[in-house]
Amino acid sequence: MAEKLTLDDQGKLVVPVDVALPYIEGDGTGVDIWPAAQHVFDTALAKHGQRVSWMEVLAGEKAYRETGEWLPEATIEAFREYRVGIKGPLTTPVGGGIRSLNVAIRQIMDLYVCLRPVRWFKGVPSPVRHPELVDMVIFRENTEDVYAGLEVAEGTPEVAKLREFLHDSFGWDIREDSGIGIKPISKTGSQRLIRAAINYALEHDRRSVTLVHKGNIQKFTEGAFRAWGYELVKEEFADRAVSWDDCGGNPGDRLLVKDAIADNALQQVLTRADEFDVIATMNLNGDYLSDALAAQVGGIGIAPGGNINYVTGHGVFEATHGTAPKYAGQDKVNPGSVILSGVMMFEYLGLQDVADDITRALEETISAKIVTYDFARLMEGATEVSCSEFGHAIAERI
Ligand SMILES: NC(=O)C1=CN([C@@H]2O[C@H](COP(=O)(O)OP(=O)(O)OC[C@H]3O[C@@H](n4cnc5c(N)ncnc54)[C@H](OP(=O)(O)O)[C@@H]3O)[C@@H](O)[C@H]2O)C=CC1
Ligand SMILES: O=C(O)CCC(=O)C(=O)O
Ligand SMILES: [Mg+2]
Repeated sequence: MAEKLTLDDQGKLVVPVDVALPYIEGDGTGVDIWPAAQHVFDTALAKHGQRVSWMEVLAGEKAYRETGEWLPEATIEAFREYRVGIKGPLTTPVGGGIRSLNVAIRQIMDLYVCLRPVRWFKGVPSPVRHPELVDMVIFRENTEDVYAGLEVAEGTPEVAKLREFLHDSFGWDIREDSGIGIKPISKTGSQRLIRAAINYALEHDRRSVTLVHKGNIQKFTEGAFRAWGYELVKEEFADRAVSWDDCGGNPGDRLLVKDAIADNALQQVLTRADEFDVIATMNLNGDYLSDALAAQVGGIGIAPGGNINYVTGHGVFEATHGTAPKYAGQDKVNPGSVILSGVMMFEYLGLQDVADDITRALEETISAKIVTYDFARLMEGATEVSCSEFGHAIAERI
């Protein structure tokens, strides 16, 4: 009989042998990648005497078809109650229609960290000469920034009202045919994200944390993010971490906290990859950076992530990529990102043996040159397999 996750006296997650976890299948290619990934998960779990009773919860197009709602309250309730779960990608229309359900889940549950580790797996084809130098962990703020969707559309009474207010109160003249978006960046949101990044770096023996921002231009939002980060280092981590300015780049046995302006950072992660380790940044920068870095190590087909609130313990794991609609239902795309998101989830639950076995089996499958279309088109001598066949090939090696 499946049981829920609980917390012990120290607030640590306790995982029963048969644990109930919610999942969202996802729109588009979700129908392909979820079953392939679940087969891999169940095989690894069984090997270690563990079981997950997967409970499907609805969101996106399937939810709308079956309930008339895009994100039913029952889905949020399930993620709250069962604490940890996993989701496939959900579609967000461009320019109109519903706002992002992915963002809504992060905001409603206050999953303030989007954790996206990016590293190269041996044998994966890459467009760069030294993909092995990429071993970065992105901590992307997940609840604020222009990503919060606080916008008013051009030509509406709302935008007229806001323009008038900005003119009267600040003397700002905004062109009449403008839409306007608001970019909130708070000290609270910035510091809890940067705190999580520093704690992670200390716990995992990483060399540095780089704050990536465009603070020269956006002084009171992205510039403030940087300032609050350095303030945090002094106030909470003085014995274990030090900023570049306070140590001239020589941190000794302390963790080095430095910063980089976003445009420069985007070129240096490519040209000087070994100088970046843990990265803490705001929502939109983190979004751009995670896809760009994924490309450096072989693409979005193998880019995992997790949305986490380290205070409440809640986590919803998901791939970095989206629904790739042109491939939906073709049993074609790479399920690697969801599989590795599952690996992150099992690590988060303390099921390290399960996580390690899946990673090893994935590496062995790629080394045998058994890959989906995305890798096959860049590899010589590859055997191209479907999404489900790739899942089976991994499961056979567990
Ligand atoms: N967290 C989430 O749920 C996210 C949702 N989205 C949503 O997804 C929808 C589509 O967005 P789009 O910008 O096209 O981005 P996608 O990430 O969905 O797809 C872009 C391209 O990435 C490649 N790709 C994506 N998934 C895989 C995979 N599993 N294996 C191999 N390659 C893959 C494909 O490249 P190629 O064409 O070269 O084969 C694809 O055309 C939008 O509605 C967007 O809002 C986007 C990102 C995250
Ligand atoms: O919510 C979406 O549709 C896109 C989100 C996204 O690109 C991301 O979180 O990386
Ligand atoms: Mg994205």
